[in-house]
Amino acid sequence: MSATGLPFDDIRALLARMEGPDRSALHAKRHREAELVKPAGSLGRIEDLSDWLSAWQGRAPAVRRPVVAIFAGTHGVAARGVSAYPSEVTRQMVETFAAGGAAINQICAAYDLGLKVFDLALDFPTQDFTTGAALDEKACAATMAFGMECLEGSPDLLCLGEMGIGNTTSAAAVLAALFNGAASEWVGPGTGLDAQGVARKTAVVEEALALHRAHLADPLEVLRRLGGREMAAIAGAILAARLQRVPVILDGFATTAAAAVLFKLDETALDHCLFAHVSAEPGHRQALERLGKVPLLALGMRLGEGTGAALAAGIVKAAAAVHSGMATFEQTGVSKKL
Ligand SMILES: Cc1cc2ncn([C@H]3O[C@H](COP(=O)(O)O)[C@@H](O)[C@H]3O)c2cc1C
Ligand SMILES: O=C(O)c1cccnc1
Repeated sequence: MSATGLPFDDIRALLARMEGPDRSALHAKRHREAELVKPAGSLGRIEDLSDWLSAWQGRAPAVRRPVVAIFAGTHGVAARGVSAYPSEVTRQMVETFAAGGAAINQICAAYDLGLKVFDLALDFPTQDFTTGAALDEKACAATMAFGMECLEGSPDLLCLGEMGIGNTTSAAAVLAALFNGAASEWVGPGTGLDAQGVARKTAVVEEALALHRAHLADPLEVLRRLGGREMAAIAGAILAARLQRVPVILDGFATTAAAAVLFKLDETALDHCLFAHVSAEPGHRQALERLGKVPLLALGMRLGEGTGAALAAGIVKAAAAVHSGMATFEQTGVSKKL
């Protein structure tokens, strides 16, 4: 953060520095693609994935240091009974990630992905956003800056996920604020609320939207008032990855809500991001539609932890390997198209 100006101004200054895809790298990649020993276009979306890697990495596509970063935060609003699980599960799952016992550990092991877990002041829940802003501006901007640190070690593919009991409530509130919808359009069962629980959760989001109504025109205000630390960190990580030309794979509902904040600031801000999957949380499909993004997978998952992103990373790794490792018609002597 600079000594002058508001912290959010520093975030806006970074957004202004974003660049587009590398068209010459993409051109060279497509030239080689056309020579590979397969019918043109026959790998469908796998070819789009290697295009995407190449355009954002600025070179021939390669995934040598893929990393899954999970950001974990605790939410004051969890005390309002908006999750099927208690808030302490957040810390317990962070410990489980460290011990290797979570679903994400197994997916990372299966696809040889690095895993980094960042716990964000878990002993200090954000303020319940039905009583005030979840975070103050300084804390929100500082957490965004912290999120940028997940790029240490120079990963060449970054998967982003989250852990935070209560964060589907926070994500629903953020999405409703960004896209001007009613709370009920964005609230779903999360970890498994029954109909009564969903009704309670909807009322909580309505309360929050009413309280903060006058301040929701600025997406960064939406993030700090209704979001959480993991969402702020994810937004920061997406932005830093863009500036460092690292392609990003985004996971489920809360990750998408964090990304949507950047999209609302600049509609090109997510051009380097792949949306891994559409989750079973009903608002997720709608959020993807609003962002104009087509998810890679639809597996009926609703876990979080970066699991959808890590599964997509396995496919993305294969896409890079296919492009770099395949032989050409020339090399194999296989006859070309008539
Ligand atoms: C054991 C367990 C492991 C998880 N891993 C991710 N989440 C997921 O559930 C939470 C969001 O749902 P809600 O808003 O309903 O609390 C987040 O922590 C998300 O990552 C989990 C939830 C549980 C219970
Ligand atoms: O869509 C998700 O990522 C999700 C849904 C429910 C609970 N946790 C995560």
